[in-house]
Amino acid sequence: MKVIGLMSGTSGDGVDAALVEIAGRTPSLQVKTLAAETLAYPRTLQQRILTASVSGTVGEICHLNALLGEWFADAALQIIRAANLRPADVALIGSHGQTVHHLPRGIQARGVGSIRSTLQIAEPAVIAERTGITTIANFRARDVAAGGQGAPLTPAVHALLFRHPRRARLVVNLGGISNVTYVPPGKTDEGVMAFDTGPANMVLDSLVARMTNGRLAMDRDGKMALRGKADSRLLSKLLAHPFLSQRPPKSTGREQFGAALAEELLEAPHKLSMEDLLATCSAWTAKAVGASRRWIRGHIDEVVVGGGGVRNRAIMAQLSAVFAPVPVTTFDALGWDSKAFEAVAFAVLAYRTAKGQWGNLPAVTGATHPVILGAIVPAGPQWIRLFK
Ligand SMILES: Nc1ncnc2c1ncn2[C@@H]1O[C@H](COP(=O)(O)OP(=O)(O)OP(=O)(O)O)[C@@H](O)[C@H]1O
Ligand SMILES: CC(=O)N[C@H]1[C@@H]2OC[C@@H](O2)[C@@H](O)[C@@H]1O[C@H](C)C(=O)O
Repeated sequence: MKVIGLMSGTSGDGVDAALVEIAGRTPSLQVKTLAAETLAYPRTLQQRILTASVSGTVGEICHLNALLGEWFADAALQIIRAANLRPADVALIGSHGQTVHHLPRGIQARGVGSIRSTLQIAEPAVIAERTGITTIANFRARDVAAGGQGAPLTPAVHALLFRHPRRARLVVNLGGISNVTYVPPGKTDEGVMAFDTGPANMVLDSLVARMTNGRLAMDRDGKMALRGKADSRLLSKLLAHPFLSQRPPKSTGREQFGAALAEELLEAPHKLSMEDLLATCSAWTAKAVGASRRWIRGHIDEVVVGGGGVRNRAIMAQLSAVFAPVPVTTFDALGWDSKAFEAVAFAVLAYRTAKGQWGNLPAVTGATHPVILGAIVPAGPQWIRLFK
């Protein structure tokens, strides 16, 4: 089955799209990437998404939901062209959408206790209408309804695609937020552990954007951080962030590591140069990933890193130092496109839903049981055949 995965992560930098061919059933699923691309947002749209995620009006979020539906549809059509295929060749789209808010620890609601919630937008009806392809979206909601955090969801796919017969791997995603999945050798999901570790590109991007008055969107290749020196006092303060010592299951987002934190860092009295501040936050990212070992039961033979942050040489150098002598390698070295992997993961999760298989790992999200993820928007009456 040819399936497209679409993902716009917490960095809000664009739609990552992957077209994959999937065969078989879990645990012996075969997944091959046919094409992978990013449809980058203009800076104004990225800014709108980031602002809407903190203080969006209902009108703005309503509009962005429809607008991002168009962007996601365009990304799907673009990748179909890149693979020299037609929409009719593609059976299914799995769209993560764009997270605009994530409240995994819940908010008190009158009469019903604490209610957890998460919100992903990019209207799947628009995607199905423009592409003519059945679209599955809203993956996190069912896990949340089943008592989970709704995140992270990629660990089930890490366990499927990164398991090694003899080596225990720590899979690291350096996205806007970073998360880890511990994949011990073996044939089942037993022993798999995963959770968000906290800071990554979101903090760095916010600092760069603020300090350059929006001229730059990221510390490309980690060049600025590499010119600076981490400040040990600020670093130990940052390492005391309560999220880092929170026991899993745990997940987080822009609410804790977004622009407000960057603002706080810029206002603090330490008066660090941009280079030193970026060096400090890059080291913080790597050390927060390293701190995940506190919760992991089992030894690690190899660390495998993906996500856009793989290109940040400052974070990668810090990660190698933090985990030495354990070797640190990348998704790309194992044949997977680092930037596109989460898109691949949502194609796989959509496929699992179509095959009637659960997609969450309750031990990871905290859900009370495994659930079939997603809401389905049928492209036409033929959709039902997909699910047979
Ligand atoms: N050449 C590069 N040098 C440094 N950083 C880079 C480079 N290319 C991408 N990045 C970083 O990667 C980020 C995007 O990574 P990615 O797409 O994995 O994150 P995401 O999917 O938005 O986040 P999440 O996984 O938290 O949802 C960018 O915002 C940028 O900070
Ligand atoms: C709510 C939400 O969108 N969370 C993202 C975010 O970005 C990384 C980390 O925080 C992870 O929890 C999750 O994304 C990936 C795709 C996941 O579900 O595995």
